[in-house]
Amino acid sequence: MNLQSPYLIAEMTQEIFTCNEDLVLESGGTLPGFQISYTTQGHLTPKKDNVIWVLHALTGDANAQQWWSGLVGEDKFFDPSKHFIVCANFLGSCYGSTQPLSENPKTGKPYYYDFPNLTTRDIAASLDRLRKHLGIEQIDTVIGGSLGGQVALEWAYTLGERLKNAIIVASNAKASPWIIGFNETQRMAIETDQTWGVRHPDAGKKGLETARAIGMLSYRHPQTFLQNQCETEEKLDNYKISSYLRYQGLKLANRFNALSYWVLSKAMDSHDIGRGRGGAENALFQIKARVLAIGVDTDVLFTSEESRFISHQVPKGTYKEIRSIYGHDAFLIEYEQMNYILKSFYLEGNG
Ligand SMILES: CC(=O)SCCNC(=O)CCNC(=O)[C@H](O)C(C)(C)COP(=O)(O)OP(=O)(O)OC[C@H]1O[C@@H](n2cnc3c(N)ncnc32)[C@H](O)[C@@H]1OP(=O)(O)O
Ligand SMILES: N[C@@H](CCO)C(=O)O
Repeated sequence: MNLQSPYLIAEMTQEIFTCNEDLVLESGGTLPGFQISYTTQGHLTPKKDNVIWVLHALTGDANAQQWWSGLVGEDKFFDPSKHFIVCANFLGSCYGSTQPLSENPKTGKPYYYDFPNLTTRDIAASLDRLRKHLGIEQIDTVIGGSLGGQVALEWAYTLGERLKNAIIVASNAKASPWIIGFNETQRMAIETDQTWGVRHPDAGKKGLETARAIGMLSYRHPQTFLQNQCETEEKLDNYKISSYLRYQGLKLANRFNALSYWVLSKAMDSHDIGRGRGGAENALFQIKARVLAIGVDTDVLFTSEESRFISHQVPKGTYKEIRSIYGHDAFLIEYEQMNYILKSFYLEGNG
């Protein structure tokens, strides 16, 4: 096979992995089999040493080349002509993997509100089933931001020697009360929607709009909006920021569902690398991979101190910081800095 063929380089495969074995969840519940939608790009080298596994954030999907276009794709840092790039839609999310709108095999009807609570550890366990299905023994790098960073950190713990590098961006070792609080207010917004509780795919849709508007404030920073939502005229109503937040709410509600949002925000809250492992310090100390923790100086949700903590507690840790006016979401925006940081991390590793 000609690995250099431009046709093959551009190719991206999207598939569904069906796991017929039960997934026993941390909550004590069980998923009786599940599906994961995933993409692969590029080819495994004969030594199978070029696997890059990209993990998405709260509302992302398996198409990393789309939502991380500055990092993933032809001639990008993670390049299918060199790497075998895998990205899977998380369990619970609504982009092709098993989620609350999927059929519950026990009833033959959608789960809706009977979908079990998931933790970041459960999501990592489901990804590991996919890894085994793909015959991947070694992963060069797992990389993820926000919720994706939480799941990547969990997975780094269980992968042990199978993983060389973990890149944890704008994330943490344990969900802070601040994050849980933001997620709770968003779930409260969903609960105020009178359709919430109804067994319908659009249940909670209006509430989801409000939830996303609240979320957007936590994903950005006051500086962001001073730059792009300031009024140029004197006025007493109809401010730019108001229409921006309403627009963002509607935009998300048109591409996501409130039940998945609920489940994934709960998974984010559950995150604690140290649970049942003697605490976060102890668990982080067991991680075998080199860890690059990247913080954002203006991140008010996952603070840069939380990223620094990860890098200090793991045996092989590095901390780098993105400087940005965009707050938490800078990891989806500041490609020039991300590329520079990644380049220096891999150069140091090979030095
Ligand atoms: C199938 C899928 O879509 S997969 C999922 C893709 N998304 C993900 O992976 C999640 C991660 N991505 C994100 O969270 C976001 O896309 C980000 C952070 C990367 C960028 O967010 P964006 O909404 O694109 O950028 P930004 O905050 O600048 O807002 C721009 C939008 O707001 C609109 N806007 C800006 N100001 C205003 C205003 N005052 N009033 C109304 N609308 C406004 C713009 O017209 C633009 O609209 P558009 O998205 O229709 O082009
Ligand atoms: N902007 C991110 C949420 C915060 O990581 C997303 O929509 O996935």
